[in-house]
Amino acid sequence: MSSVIRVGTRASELARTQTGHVTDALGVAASAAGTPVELETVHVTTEGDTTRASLSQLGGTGVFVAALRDALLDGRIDVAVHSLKDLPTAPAPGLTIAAMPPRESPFDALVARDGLTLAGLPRGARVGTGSPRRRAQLLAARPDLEAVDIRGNVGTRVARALGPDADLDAVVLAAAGLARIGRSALVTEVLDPSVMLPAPGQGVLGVETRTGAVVPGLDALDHAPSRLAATAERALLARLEAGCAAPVGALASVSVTGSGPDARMRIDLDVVVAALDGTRVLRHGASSSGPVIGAGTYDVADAVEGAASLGINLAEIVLEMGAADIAPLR
Ligand SMILES: NCc1[nH]cc(CCC(=O)O)c1CC(=O)O
Repeated sequence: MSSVIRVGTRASELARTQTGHVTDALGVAASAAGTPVELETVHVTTEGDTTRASLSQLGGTGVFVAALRDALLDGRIDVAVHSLKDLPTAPAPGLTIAAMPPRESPFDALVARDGLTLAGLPRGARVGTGSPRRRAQLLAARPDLEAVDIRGNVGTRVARALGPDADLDAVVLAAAGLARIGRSALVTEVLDPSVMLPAPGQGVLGVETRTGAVVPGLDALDHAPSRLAATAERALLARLEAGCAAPVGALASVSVTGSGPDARMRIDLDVVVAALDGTRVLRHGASSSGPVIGAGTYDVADAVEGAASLGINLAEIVLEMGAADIAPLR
C-alpha cells in the first residue's frame, strides 16, 4: 500500500504548472527510492490571487503564501510548492523548506512589441512592471522610459505589450515564469545581470513541509547549488531587513574551482540597491569559498552556513555604504 501525499498549489497557471513539475518529479523519486506514493493536488486560493492592490503596496507580507502555510499547518496538505521570491525570509515556525529543485533561469526578461530590445525601445517608451526593483533598475538603465505599474498573471501582463489591445511597448517578467509555462519564445531580450539583478531567489522553487514530516522522495529533489545560491541571496535580503517589494536585487552563483587538493567551492554574490526613480544605484559584490570533500562535492550543511554568512556580510557592507539612504528598504 502506498501513502497519499497531498500537494497544495495556488490556482494560477504558473503555480499549477510549477507544482505539476515538482509533483511529477516527486512521484518518480519516491518510486526510485522504493516507496511509491499516490499524489493528490489541492488548490488553495491566496490573498495575493484575489486582491487588486498593487504589488508595491502589498510589500513583503507573503500574500501569496499565507493560505498555503495555513493548509500545511492544519494538515489539509502535506507539501506546498512556493516561488522562493514570494516567500518572506522569516522562518515559519513548524515548517521547513525540505527541497529546492534545480533553479530555472534567475534572470528578468523583456517582452516587447516588434522584437525590440531594451536598447532598441524608442525614447519615452512605456514599459510595464509591478516591481519596484525592476522599475528602479529599468529607469537607471534608461531614464527616458515611462515605467507603468501593472499587475495580474503572466498572460495578462504579456497581453499589455503583445495583445490586440496592447497599451505598452514592453513588459518585464521573470524568465523563469515564462519558461515554466512554455512561453520563453515571447522573450525579446534576457536582461543581463549587469543591467538588472533579479529578485533574491528568483527562479528557485521551495518545497515546504511540516518540520519532521517524512515525504518519500523529497530529499532527492534538493539541488545543492540552487539551495546555496538562494540561501546567500535570501540571507542578504533578511539582513537588509528588506521586503520582497524593496528595490533590491541579488544574484549568487556557485562553482567548484581548481582540482585535487586545491579544489574549492566558491560562491559569488552581487547585490544592487536602487533609488525608486533610478537616479542612484549602489552595486557591490563579494565571494566566499569553502572546502570540497572530493569529486567536486561538498558538505551541504556546512556550505549552506557559509552561504548565509556571505549574504549577511555583503548586506552589512552595503548598509555601511549607505544602502538605506538610497532606497526605502521596508
Ligand atoms: N511575483 C510573481 C512571481 N513569482 C514568481 C515568479 C516567476 C517564477 C520564479 O521566480 O520562480 C513570478 C512572476 C514574475 O515575476 O514575472
